[in-house]
Amino acid sequence: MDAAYKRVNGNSGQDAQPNEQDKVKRRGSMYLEEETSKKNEVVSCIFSLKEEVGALARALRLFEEKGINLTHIESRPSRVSQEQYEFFISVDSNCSPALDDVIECLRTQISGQVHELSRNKQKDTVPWFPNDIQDLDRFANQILSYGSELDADHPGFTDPVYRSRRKEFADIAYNYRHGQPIPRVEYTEDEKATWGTVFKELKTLYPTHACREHNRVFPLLEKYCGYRQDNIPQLEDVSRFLQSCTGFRLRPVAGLLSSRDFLAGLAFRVFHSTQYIRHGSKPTYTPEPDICHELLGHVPLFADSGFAQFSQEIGLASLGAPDEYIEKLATVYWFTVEFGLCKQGSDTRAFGAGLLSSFGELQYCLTDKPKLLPFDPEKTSVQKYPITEYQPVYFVAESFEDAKDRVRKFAGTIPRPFSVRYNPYTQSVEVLDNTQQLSNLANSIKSEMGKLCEALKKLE
Ligand SMILES: C[C@H](O)[C@H](O)[C@H]1CNc2nc(N)[nH]c(=O)c2N1
Ligand SMILES: N[C@@H](Cc1ccccc1)C(=O)O
Ligand SMILES: [Fe+2]
Repeated sequence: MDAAYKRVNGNSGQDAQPNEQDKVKRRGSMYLEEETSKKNEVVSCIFSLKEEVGALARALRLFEEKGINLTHIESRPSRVSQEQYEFFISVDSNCSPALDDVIECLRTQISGQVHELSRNKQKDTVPWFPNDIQDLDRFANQILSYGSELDADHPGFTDPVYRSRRKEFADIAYNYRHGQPIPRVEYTEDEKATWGTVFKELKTLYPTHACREHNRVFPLLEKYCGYRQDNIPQLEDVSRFLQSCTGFRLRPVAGLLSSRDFLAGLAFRVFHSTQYIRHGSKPTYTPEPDICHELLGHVPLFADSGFAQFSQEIGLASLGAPDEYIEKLATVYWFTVEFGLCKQGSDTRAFGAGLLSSFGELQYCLTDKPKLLPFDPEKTSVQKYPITEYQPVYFVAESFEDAKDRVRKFAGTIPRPFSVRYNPYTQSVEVLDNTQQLSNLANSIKSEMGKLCEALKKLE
């Protein structure tokens, strides 16, 4: 997948919303991954400078003048002299030739001393992943697009009132931290009218187009979460409902997350949800997720235990996976959680949220126009897809159970030097790479089996 993003870490989480230079203009379509330069070597060097005002600034200017991008810098008191400081720097591997010039200047212009220069093969390091549910807060300022930045094809692109409203939602999400209640929003009459149109139209289609799991949960949402034509439900109320059903919870998100970050949330049964609504000019379809999509598409399925388990399996499989497997898992996610179809009796029904939230595409997906293929992660994971139009291809799962088994098998092919397990008591991910963790797992399986045998005996 070609490069489309470079991730920018916004301000530290506690600051207000990101300022202009922190934001990254999206280029290309929504879900392409950030550019991951495949460095095959790490170039680093240690040098020391006399401890005096401006010494480091002068040294850094030398790197800047040679166009060298520093990827890492650390400092420590010199081991050989009290009046000196040592600096450890790493540079982009493609800057390596210019580094020799800088080293020469360090010595001649600012009497620096270079102690070490190394160019070594980068070991296959495991990409960072969150260990416990609070770690997800790190994603809040690592978004690939910030709320009010809309693509030219977005229906709200030329509507300044809509764009500033989008920024209000983005600011709420940007400052949200795990454990806080999700701030309630006073929706405008226009927003409620847009919701009402989408809600009313989709409700007429669900009995014939939505999977049985969606149709089972929907009345509960109407009863307990304020799902009404004249009311946009609050994320906090819906999140509490989901937690009582399957342990899934929502957290507001300010914009597009990288696939890696978004999938990581699913490992903790956390769904990053938008809170804004689509532009009123086009209720039938929007090129990006919005609260209609989240609440009408995703939420009913996350309340189903089989689907919740399936979604978490995809998330767990993504933790620490190499980039190329993140892309495959994101594609599996796309053709199931977002745009999946499944066989139900003699029918084919929609379970993908992108279908269940678009009354345009929900009708289209069950006509004879699109191509339908059986869901098989090996094939599905490499299927190309458009982002901002109806899908030309859909995959049909035999059932959620079958889909889950296939994804678990596919996850087993991901080259990761460890397995992971989610501990719901600590809301953390355990890396199963030592005997202690494995014996903990064996003990918990033993106690669960004990309960199962005891329950079966009572049923005899
Ligand atoms: C995992 C896959 O890439 C998927 O399309 C993700 C990408 N990032 C996202 N980011 C946000 N905020 N919302 C989403 O629905 C998604 N979808
Ligand atoms: N097209 C969906 C929203 C969506 C866009 C992109 C990805 C997923 C969902 C709708 O109109 O409701
Ligand atoms: Fe979605």
